[in-house]
Amino acid sequence: MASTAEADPFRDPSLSHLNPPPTRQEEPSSTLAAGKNASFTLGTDSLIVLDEGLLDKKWNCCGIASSKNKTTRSIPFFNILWAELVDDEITIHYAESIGKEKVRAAYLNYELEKSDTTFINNWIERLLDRAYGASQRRKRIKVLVNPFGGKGSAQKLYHKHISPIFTASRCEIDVEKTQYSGHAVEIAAESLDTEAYDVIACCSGDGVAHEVFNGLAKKKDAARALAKVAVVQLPCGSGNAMSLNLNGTASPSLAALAVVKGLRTPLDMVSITQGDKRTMSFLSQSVGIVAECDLATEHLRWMGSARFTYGFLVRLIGKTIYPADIAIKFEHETKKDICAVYSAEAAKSPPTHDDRPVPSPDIGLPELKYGTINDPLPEGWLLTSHDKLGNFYAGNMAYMSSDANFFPAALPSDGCMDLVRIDGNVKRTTGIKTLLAVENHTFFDLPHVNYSKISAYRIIPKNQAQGYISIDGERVPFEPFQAEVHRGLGTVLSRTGHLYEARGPMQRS
Ligand SMILES: Nc1ncnc2c1ncn2[C@@H]1O[C@H](COP(=O)(O)OP(=O)(O)OP(=O)(O)O)[C@@H](O)[C@H]1O
Repeated sequence: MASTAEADPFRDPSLSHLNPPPTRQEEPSSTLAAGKNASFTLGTDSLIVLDEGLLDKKWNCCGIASSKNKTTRSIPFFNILWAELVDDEITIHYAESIGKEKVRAAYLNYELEKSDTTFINNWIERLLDRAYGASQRRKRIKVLVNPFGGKGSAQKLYHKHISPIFTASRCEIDVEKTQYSGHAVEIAAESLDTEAYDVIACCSGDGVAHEVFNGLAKKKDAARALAKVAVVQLPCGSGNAMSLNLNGTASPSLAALAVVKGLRTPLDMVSITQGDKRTMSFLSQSVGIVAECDLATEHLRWMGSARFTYGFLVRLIGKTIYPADIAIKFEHETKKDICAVYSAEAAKSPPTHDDRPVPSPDIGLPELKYGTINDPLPEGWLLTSHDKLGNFYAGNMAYMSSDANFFPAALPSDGCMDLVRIDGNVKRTTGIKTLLAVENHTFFDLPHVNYSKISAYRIIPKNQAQGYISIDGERVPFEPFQAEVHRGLGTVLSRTGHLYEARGPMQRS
């Protein structure tokens, strides 16, 4: 029998002690022929469709404006929703881009020559593998539509822009309208079978998502429910921060596509205790100017998003202050440290799976490490007086609205809230620069913006008879409260599995 070295004249005999190189497995072809004139090829990032028939407009598909002089087009794998072979026909469903802000469900349908169905089915599997990667296919989605969300058009938006994308992706859908304020809490707490769904999709603003998290938190098996079912938002409200952060868009159809392709992502949840009540916050808490601009300008709704800016300017010019005593459990206090934490997470490759153990059914919400607002101040916490406080804003996500990346260093599950504190007596020009800096992504760097990562705090407003406190955009009583983070207690879907869709603190341009 001839040795390997003898068999291969180009092999270095001095390396004959090493194992022979593995024989290369023949890769199955990445091209699927569809008749004589058409083919589909699995490219690097997209599906390449070649069809000579396109030249004379024989493009057999739905909703595509075919070009007369192009024989190929590419569809990004991200936009591929589903593919299947039925009898001799292959149908590929995809999200067709219509401008920058919209996609719509479309499909290609080709008759294939009777050939190797095993090859065709394998090719379809490879296409779906590239299209979905680590994202679950055919998600089971409970859809909650708030008919009064935003301008009251959530139902229309759902049927026109969202449902067709879910259906084309072969998701299992169960739709329910919320009937009254607090209904989503009841649905999530009482009637929702968490074994039957992978996702709860809120066609609403951030308010219904807040209710769903709180409903899941009321379940006996809260820890399991919050870990098993991903809560997502399809932007149909006036405040759509959750979708901006996780889907990277405020467009309902693009958000639907992002949800179909979303990766399970653990989300820090924050327990708020106020009086005798414990509520969960997933987005933000504010005391001072932000809370007041959001909650006290309802009468200016006709101004649209300008009402917030207007409210802000009025209070800046008036140098309004909101004094409070605050105690904080710091995790990272310098901007340099905070940037390092963010960069370390951003450098990681996206997770391929959610590796949290699923909690057993007898586990409810985690115990409060630091007790409640009614307990003595936890040991080591120092209550400091903030007599000139202008803005106290704690965020668990980056974007608070489409042009406000307030917390650029926020991470979904670093076990921290990002906290911004700004004095209310800064010069008026500095105040206005601060407002502009939020839009210009230079806010984080401003020296008078005190930015830290913290895991718990207590705030006691003082010297004010009344005022505004906002938890996830909802008004709560103007009373002291305490907050503490539970790392990765909740679950959402995101594009990356570990980051928000916002520019981090290091990325200036
Ligand atoms: N059928 C209903 N009737 C009245 N209120 C409802 C109904 N369904 C839901 N809600 C309430 O509407 C509130 C706001 O909802 P959501 O966040 O979806 O919309 P939004 O337009 O962003 O809200 P906001 O009015 O706070 O700007 C929620 O807190 C929820 O309790």
